[in-house]
Amino acid sequence: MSDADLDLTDPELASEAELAFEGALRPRSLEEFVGQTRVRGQLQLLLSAAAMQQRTPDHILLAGPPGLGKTTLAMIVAHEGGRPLRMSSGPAIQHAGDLAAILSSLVPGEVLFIDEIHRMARSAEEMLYLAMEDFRIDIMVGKGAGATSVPLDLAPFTLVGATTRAGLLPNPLRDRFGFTAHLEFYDEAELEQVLARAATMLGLPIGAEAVAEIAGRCRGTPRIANRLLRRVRDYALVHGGRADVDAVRAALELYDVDPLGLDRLDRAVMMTILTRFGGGPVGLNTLAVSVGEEAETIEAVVEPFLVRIGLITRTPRGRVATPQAWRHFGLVREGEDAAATLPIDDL
Ligand SMILES: Nc1ncnc2c1ncn2[C@@H]1O[C@H](COP(=O)(O)OP(=O)(O)OP(=O)(O)O)[C@@H](O)[C@H]1O
Repeated sequence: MSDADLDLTDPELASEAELAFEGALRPRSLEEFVGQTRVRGQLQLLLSAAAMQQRTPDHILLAGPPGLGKTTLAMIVAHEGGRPLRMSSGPAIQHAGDLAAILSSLVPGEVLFIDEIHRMARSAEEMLYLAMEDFRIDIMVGKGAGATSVPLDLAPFTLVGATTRAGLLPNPLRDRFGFTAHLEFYDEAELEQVLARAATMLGLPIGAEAVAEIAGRCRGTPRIANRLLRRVRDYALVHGGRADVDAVRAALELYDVDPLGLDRLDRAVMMTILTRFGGGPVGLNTLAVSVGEEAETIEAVVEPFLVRIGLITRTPRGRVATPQAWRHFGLVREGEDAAATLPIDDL
């Protein structure tokens, strides 16, 4: 995918240029990793204890929405312990044999990162149980009545699994991780640190005010922060100006990212709830059909952010716009007094 196809506020999409850019900006140690203080402390303890006892660290599950730093943390786990890292992903492991090939070639102490681990084939998942617990797998040789299972010892390794859907992991797999880290969205002060660090690495002079203006629009997600920063850098470059607040506003307006970080799809969803359904409640499928988008995209990407910033609530009867949503879009609910919906400052 090229940069031109990229939806700026979709935390999942990443173009090739972006992947290279992300690689250059990735923190290499827990110390450089911004935010997630609790998880960082927990990981530090786990890694230090393993180093003191000269053993491989326990298996680690990283759970949380896309773009919050799961891959980065897996790399840090390997780097901090001076261990090699093997990277794979759930969708690439569609047969037990795919996993057996990876596991049997691991070197002692290696960190195996499996992204989107919830999408691995069931047969591979079962193989992983034994591998995680006893560093051993059983390989089936032959077919039918003559098939036999041959045990194979593995080198001790640390599995780092990442998932955006921890709830989809079967309990036996979840229970085999020694530690589960739940990554949270970043607050604006943390995003400002991510942005300031990235700007320094890019050699982009940018003031604190401009950084704060971007931080407010990146949906609590470092991947989006870095992406918006690139567009601001382009804008300043092309217009021969500085990356100041005006440049940030102009660049992000050009890309349809509003002051709350809402993009075109978020706004289409909100306007549909507010104007076509009188603020709701409206069911997910009706909403998806009305905006011409997949229900899964609405549920996984659009809705969590709208709920988090308080623009909609989910009720058993459907999605409902909050008073804050009516205010943000400058609309008045039918039958309501216009003055009652104005922000307090405007009264
Ligand atoms: N805590 C952080 N401090 C600084 N930069 C960060 C941090 N977390 C993430 N980033 C930046 O955001 C980018 C995306 O992070 P990463 O690829 O680790 O996310 P992810 O959670 O693995 O996403 P996905 O699940 O989509 O693969 C990284 O390149 C990195 O530059």
